[in-house]
Amino acid sequence: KEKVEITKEQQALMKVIADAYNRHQIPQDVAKKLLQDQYSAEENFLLLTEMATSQVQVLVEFTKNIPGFLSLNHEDQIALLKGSAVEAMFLRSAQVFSKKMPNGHNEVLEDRIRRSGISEEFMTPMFNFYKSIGVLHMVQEEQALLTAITILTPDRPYVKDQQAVERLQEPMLDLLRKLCVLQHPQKPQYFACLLGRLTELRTLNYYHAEMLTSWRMNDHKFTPLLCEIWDVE
Ligand SMILES: O=C(NC1CCCCC1)[C@H](C1CCCCC1)n1c(-c2ccc(-c3ccccc3)s2)nc2ccccc21
Repeated sequence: KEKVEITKEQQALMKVIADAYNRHQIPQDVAKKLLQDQYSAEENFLLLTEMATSQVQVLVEFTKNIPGFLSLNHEDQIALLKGSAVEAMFLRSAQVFSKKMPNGHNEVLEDRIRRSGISEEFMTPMFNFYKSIGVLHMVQEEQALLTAITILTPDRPYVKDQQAVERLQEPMLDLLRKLCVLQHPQKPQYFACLLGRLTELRTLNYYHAEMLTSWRMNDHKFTPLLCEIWDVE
């Protein structure tokens, strides 16, 4: 049986990433707002654009704390953020969705999202992903590392120095693998399962522009930042 040990520098890396992730939490108020009232498709779309805009700003701050990220080529830094922002949004949404809430609130939240204005065809892949994240019961450190690993995906479009990104992603993957073995000793496949979620996340990325333009309303307005990130307008 392999004796898994987290080294001193891996402990330091974990602390930096986890602190950055906790410091840059999105207020969980989107779930509270959705539980308060059933909004119209227009109001929900506005809520999404507000939440998404602040989430991108939070993501940039988190990313700046990833050791080595700011030493990457500047265009590559932008390419990594642009390439991962939507996935980070769905990952964060999945975490918000999976939070255990008082009786019946999780069902109400699901119903509010189902009736938010998103077209029917995207519900199944989206909720399948949310449920597959939920059953993993990830701890904060795993969520933080998984977000950092998603951002540091070397094969995003327009990334020039992929090796430099791989060199930053590898220590995160190694640390996450050890963490999974230590946190979930009874689930030897847990690490592989987490990485499988990243593949599922990419398929949601594929749908995101159409999810937005097919939102059941006319005249979809986006902030300039979201036009950059969402490949819309
Ligand atoms: O506000 C939200 N998510 C915040 C984003 C930033 C980080 C915190 C969460 C939206 C709301 C959905 C209902 C209507 C209002 C907006 N949301 C979604 C999304 C469904 C589709 C989404 C999307 C993203 C990009 C492109 C195309 C589509 S996000 N899943 C949720 C699961 C649980 C709680 C909220 C959730």
